[in-house]
Parts: sequence; C-alpha cells; structure tokens
Amino acid sequence: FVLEDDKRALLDFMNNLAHSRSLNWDPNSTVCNQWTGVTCSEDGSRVIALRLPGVGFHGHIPANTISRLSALQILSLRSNGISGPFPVDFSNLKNLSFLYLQFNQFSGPLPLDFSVWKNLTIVNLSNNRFNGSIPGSVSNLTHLSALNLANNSLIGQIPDLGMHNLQVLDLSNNLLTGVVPKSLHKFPKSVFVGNNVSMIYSSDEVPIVMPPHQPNKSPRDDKKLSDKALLGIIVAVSAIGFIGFAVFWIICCLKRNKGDGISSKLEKGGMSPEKAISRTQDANNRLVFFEGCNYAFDLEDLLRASAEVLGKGTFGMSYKAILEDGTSVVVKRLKDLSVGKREFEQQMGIVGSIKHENVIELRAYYYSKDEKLTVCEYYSQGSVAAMLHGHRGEDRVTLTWETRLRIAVGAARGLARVHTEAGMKLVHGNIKSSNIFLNSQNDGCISDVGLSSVMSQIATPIARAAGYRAPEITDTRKATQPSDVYSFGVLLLELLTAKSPVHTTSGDEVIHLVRWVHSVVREEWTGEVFDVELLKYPNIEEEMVELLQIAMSCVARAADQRPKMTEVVRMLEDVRRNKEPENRTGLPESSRSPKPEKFETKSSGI
Ligand SMILES: Nc1ncnc2c1ncn2[C@@H]1O[C@H](COP(=O)(O)OP(=O)(O)OP(=O)(O)O)[C@@H](O)[C@H]1O
Repeated sequence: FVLEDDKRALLDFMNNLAHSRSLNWDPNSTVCNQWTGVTCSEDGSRVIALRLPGVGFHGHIPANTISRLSALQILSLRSNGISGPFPVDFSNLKNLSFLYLQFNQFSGPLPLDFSVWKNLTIVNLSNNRFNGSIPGSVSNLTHLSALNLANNSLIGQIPDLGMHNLQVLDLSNNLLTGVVPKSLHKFPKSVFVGNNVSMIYSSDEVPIVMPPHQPNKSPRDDKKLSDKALLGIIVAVSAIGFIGFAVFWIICCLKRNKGDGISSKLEKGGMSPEKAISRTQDANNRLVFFEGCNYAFDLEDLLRASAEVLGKGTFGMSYKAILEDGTSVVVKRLKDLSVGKREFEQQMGIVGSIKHENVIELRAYYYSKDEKLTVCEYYSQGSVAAMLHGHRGEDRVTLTWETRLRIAVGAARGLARVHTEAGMKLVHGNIKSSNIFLNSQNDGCISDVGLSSVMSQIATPIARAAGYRAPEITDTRKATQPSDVYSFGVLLLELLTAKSPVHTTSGDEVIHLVRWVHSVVREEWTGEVFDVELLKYPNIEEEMVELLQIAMSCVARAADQRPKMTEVVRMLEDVRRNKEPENRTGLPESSRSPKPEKFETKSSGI
C-alpha cells in the first residue's frame, strides 16, 4: 500500500457521498499537508486519521472507499447526516483506535463482531438510529476506555461489559431491558437512564427500576410540544447528556493533554453547565458555515477544542481554539446584541459573503438564546496594534516602512470593499489597529466587519476606541462610511507615528493623536510627527509626507470633506507605486494624483 492508494480511496469516498460543504481535496495537491481533515503518518506514507465532522455528508457511506485506508487509526464523521447501516467493510480497518460516528442517521444493527478492531479505545456511536442488541463481542475490546451508545434504539439485555479499562460508558435513552450486569454497577445510574432496565444491588438486593425510555426527539416532534414541556425535556435530557458527555470528553481531553477546552472557558464566562450543554444538544442550533468554507468542524468541536483567551474586546471575549485537525480559529463571544436573530443572521449573511484578500473571512456564526459566536481564521502574526505598541525590547521586530505601506494599502482595499456591500451601505464601525492583521502576503486585512451595528451601544466609551471615533459619532451603532474613513485616518497616523490614538505622556498628560498631529503640523514641525524608527530608512521622507497628507484628509472634522475609501485606496496606491515599478491598479500614468510640492493640510478645524 502506498499513499497514492489512500488518496484514491479518499477521492472515491468524497466523489460518491453527497456533501453540502466543499472539501479542498484537489487531486493535484498533496494529501498530507493540504487536504482538510486528513492526517498522515510521520513518514508521510499512509493516511492514519480522517476527521470530517460537520461537512454535511448525507446518504450511505460508499462501499470499498474508507475501508481501503487500512492504516487508519482515527475516524471521525461526527455530526453529518449519514444514513444507512454500519458499513460492513469497516472490518478491514484493523488499526482503528478512535471511532466517532455520533450525530448521524445510521440505522440497523451494530456490527456483530467487534473483536476485529483490537485497538479500539474510544467508540462513540450515540445519537443515531441503531437498533438490534449490543453485541457481546464488545467485551473482547480490552483497550476500550469509552463507549457511548446513547440515544439509539438498541434493544435486549446489556451484555457484561466489565472490561478492565472501560472508564466511560453511556447507554442512556435506548430500549434496553433486563438487569444491569454487576460489573457495570460502578457506573452512575445516569448511564442507563431512559431504558427499561433494573439494577440489583448486592447490599439489599432491591431492584431499582430505571425510568422508561424516552424516544429520541426530532425537531419535527418538538413542534407538537408546548414550550414549557419542551424546555423541561431539553433541560432534563441536557443534564443527563451532560454527565455522560462531560466525562467522555474529559477523558479524551486528558488523553490528548491539550489544555483547557473552550467549553469550560465559556462556562467560566458565567454560563451554567446545563445551559452550555443544552446548546450542544439542540440540533437546531448548529454552527452556520458560509459557502466555500473548507473547515470541517461543528459546535461540539469548538466547545471541546483546546482554547486560549486572546483578550476582551469591545463586544466580548475572543478565544483561540485549536480544533481536532490542528486548525486554529478565533471564536468571538458576542455580548449584548442589539438586534434579534433574523437581523443578526442577515448581517452575518452579508459579512460572510465578502470574499476579499484584505478582509478576514467570517467562516461561521452561531446564534442561540444564550450564546452568540462568530468564527474566523486565526492570524498568527498578531494584530497591527500588537506590532506597533507591543513589547519594545531587544527582540522586538520593528515594522519596516514597506510593511507599514502594505498594511495601509491592504486595509484600505479591504475597507473599500466592505463599503461596496449591502447596496454600498455596509459600515465597519470599529476600524482600529487591533482589528488589522497581516495576511499571507504581509498585506493588511481587516477583521470584525459589520459587528458594530448589531451590538448594543457601548455605555462608557473605552478610551482606546474613543481615539478612533469621528467627532460626529455619539452612538457606536450609528457609525457611517465617512466615520470609518476618519477611523482609517487615525490608523494611518498610528502607522506613521507609532503612537496610540489616545495616550498619556510621562507627565500624565492625555494626548489625543489627531489633535497632537494637527498642532505639530500647524507649527510646521512635520518631521517631529514620524516614528523615530522610520528615520533610519533612506529616501522615504516624501512618501511619509504623502501618507500624512492622506491621513489628515481622512480625519477632516467635517464628514463631507473626507475622501471616499476608493479614493483613499487610489492615493495610497500612488504612494506605493513610487516604490514598485508595476502598476497595481492599471491606472494610466496621467491619472495618478500629483505629488505634493509642499506639505499642506486641509483645514480640519481641530
Ligand atoms: N483573527 C484573529 N487572529 C489573531 N488574533 C486575533 C484575531 N481576532 C482578534 N484577535 C486578537 O484577540 C484580542 C481580542 O480581540 P477582540 O477583537 O475581541 O478585541 P479588540 O480588537 O481589542 O477590540 P474590539 O472588540 O473592539 O475589536 C486582540 O488582541 C486581537 O488582536
């Protein structure tokens, strides 16, 4: 077997199973490093893990596809809509250790002979429509540490699953009958709840009958229930599910030893475990992905991903989450939305449709009563704010003039693109250096598009945000395209001066960057404005002055005197064009704006 065979098996699988989100499995690219959800062995010779949760697969798993990946150790097809029987040919996957098929629509009996998978460690087949009995062969799996068969329609007696390593078990909400084997009495009662089984305790020999089975509820059934009853059921099922899931995932996380999950981080943020889990259990509240998103994850992935707090922003906490397949994403937890679900979805729909190299793509969002999340890619170089104002020690990398120009031009192009959306009406509303990142070409790109208009008014303006706000803006939700231009002008000043929009001097004097630049320029000490770090670059003075002029036109006090973003892009490209021979916009030489003879500012009245 060689990797080429595995590649063909994967392509056969993808091409023969319908899926609603596209996978970046280009036959001409390298399987091991580029294909979403695929992990290879260290020597790159075989595929050892396939993780494709939440890809929108539906239909039966095509025969003789995945089963050809004979070196496969991890298979995760969770949270799809896969139907049909458990694939018989999976018995060829002799090295399988982790099998996650939960939240699908598999039906029919479980495989009779589990002993073919000698290495199986974690099996999760919960939330499907499996029926028939639990095969006794499961007890031959000596490595098995977690088995979740909850929320199926399994019948018959529970076999003696007293394997030494089994630490997590969930058989709840099936149609099981009879007496729970003694070897399983070490597990909590919640493991068996929702069946018709009894437990005989050796101490008093009194049978305890477990509550009867509650059939799985589909969203269609839910409609028949009153809101109160529904709430009750959700809370009850959630609480039961939580215990099983929590223990199950704790084991997984401990095994992977990857640190705190985002779920716990969210809970620390003030949400009760029941509420947190009711989110994961509610099939209607799925992450909404945008077209072209190659990510293969679902809410469950996010909640259990290893997470790190990035910081608290104006609209809530941001977390970096590392998913099962190693992808890093940023999850922003939005607090205090000012709009309802429909308006939020509409706005996210507009933002998610923007595909531009200078706009950080919104990959997915999530909306429920308790939680509103947005998901975008993680930019490892950090924000422009961190680059400009972060650690100034010896190991600090200074932003070169070339980089600053690339940031300015890129961010301007991104913002100009945003302004063309929603019938030329979309507003960013929160342009600032902590929302600007560097893309793979080291060009600036902007994040947090369109959030300000769906969030509540910020009661007490945060000083760092206030420095970017146009003078006419009193309500943060009512930002306009001209006010975005003002904020962009402040960003340009920040790039030129390396000073924060509002900062204090050593004598505790509060300095407002725009006013300070105005006063310095008015006194004709223009040279004093620029970051001292820039002075080491030869022959850039003229360009710096040009950039300063553009910045000053953007921060004009009167909104109608500010240029449009398309104009700003053109002016910035002209500055850059002087550095590069190639013509970036294709504009003829004659249409470029003339270079200033002498630095002049438009009267801004500040
Ligand atoms: N996509 C991303 N990649 C890397 N870091 C990010 C990303 N998005 C946000 N961050 C970082 O996470 C931290 C918190 O971001 P967040 O956007 O919540 O707050 P902010 O930018 O400080 O303020 P605001 O909410 O007003 O935008 C910031 O340091 C920000 O630079």
